[in-house]
Amino acid sequence: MLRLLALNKTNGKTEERTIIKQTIGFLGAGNMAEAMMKGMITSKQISPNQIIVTNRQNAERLSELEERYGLRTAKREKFPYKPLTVLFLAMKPKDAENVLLSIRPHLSKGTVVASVMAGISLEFMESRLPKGQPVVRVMPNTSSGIGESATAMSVGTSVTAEQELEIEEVLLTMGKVFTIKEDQMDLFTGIAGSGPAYFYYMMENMQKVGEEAGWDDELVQELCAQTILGAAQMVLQGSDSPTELRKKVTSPNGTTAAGLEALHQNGGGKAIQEAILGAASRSEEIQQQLAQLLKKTS
Ligand SMILES: NC(=O)C1=CN([C@@H]2O[C@H](COP(=O)(O)OP(=O)(O)OC[C@H]3O[C@@H](n4cnc5c(N)ncnc54)[C@H](OP(=O)(O)O)[C@@H]3O)[C@@H](O)[C@H]2O)C=CC1
Ligand SMILES: O=C(O)[C@@H]1CCC=N1
Repeated sequence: MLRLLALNKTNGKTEERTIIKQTIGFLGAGNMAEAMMKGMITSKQISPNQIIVTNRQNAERLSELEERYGLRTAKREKFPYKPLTVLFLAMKPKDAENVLLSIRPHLSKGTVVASVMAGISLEFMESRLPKGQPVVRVMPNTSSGIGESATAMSVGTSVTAEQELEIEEVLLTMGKVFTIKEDQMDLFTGIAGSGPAYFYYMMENMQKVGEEAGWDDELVQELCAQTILGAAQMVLQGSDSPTELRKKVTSPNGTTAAGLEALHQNGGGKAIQEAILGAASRSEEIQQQLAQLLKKTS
């Protein structure tokens, strides 16, 4: 295991801290890559100089990330693949095939290729990389940046038990990790990968009501965020289900009952379900398009 256990003295107490020794590469320097790198560095378990990132062309973006986090960057053509323990692919799914084919000659067998791209299957990755290359499919969300992601991982056939643990260890620096079967990945994406956007959309709409009533936007924003945070913590920290918790808020003939009735009348529940299913089905669609390509080229 490329891992050290360090003893740290804090306030007279001795605590055990894991220091991750992996070398981590990122192809893609967009929103998701930044959130992941920020989460890793902020966790203090991975130091900025263990991370190296490149993108397709945007040099300004690389300088910005270098300055913001102290991590390493490289030009795409000078990117050092060989020493990496894990290489995250964080570009759009449409760029997957080109990127996989372009990195193929540079990889060493010791590097786990971990894609965060929605809808890109393990089978597709394995088909475009050298035989036996370890591949992992990961679905984080942007809350990785504050160590609060709900991240899924599914491993390919060539990943060893030790590599699986190492990847999990890296992902744990960004939040919770759920090892799932690959056929659960589309729905996971619909719930947790895309999920933060639904809550932001809800907050935007809560803010609209506040705005129309002439309330200070920042105040409403804080109220909404604290309310969502409190509700989430009630679920995570307690033993009541969301249904039980909802009932405890709802007095007969009270304000919540009126609010929930309006939600129900306006298709609120159905809309939430459809949002998740819509995202999941888009993930499945991307995967199927590539499966067609696989059939044609095999
Ligand atoms: N955003 C999110 O919440 C989540 C996103 N994902 C997945 O993460 C991936 C990235 O999304 P996101 O960060 O939002 O996208 P962005 O558009 O913000 O970033 C895409 C990045 O990919 C780079 N890129 C494109 N082609 C190449 C290439 N050939 N070699 C190296 N880098 C390349 C771009 O570089 P340049 O700017 O130079 O062109 C850019 O840095 C997607 O596949 C998405 O499915 C997964 C979970 C959540
Ligand atoms: O919108 C997308 O396709 C990506 C995948 C999950 C979240 N964002």
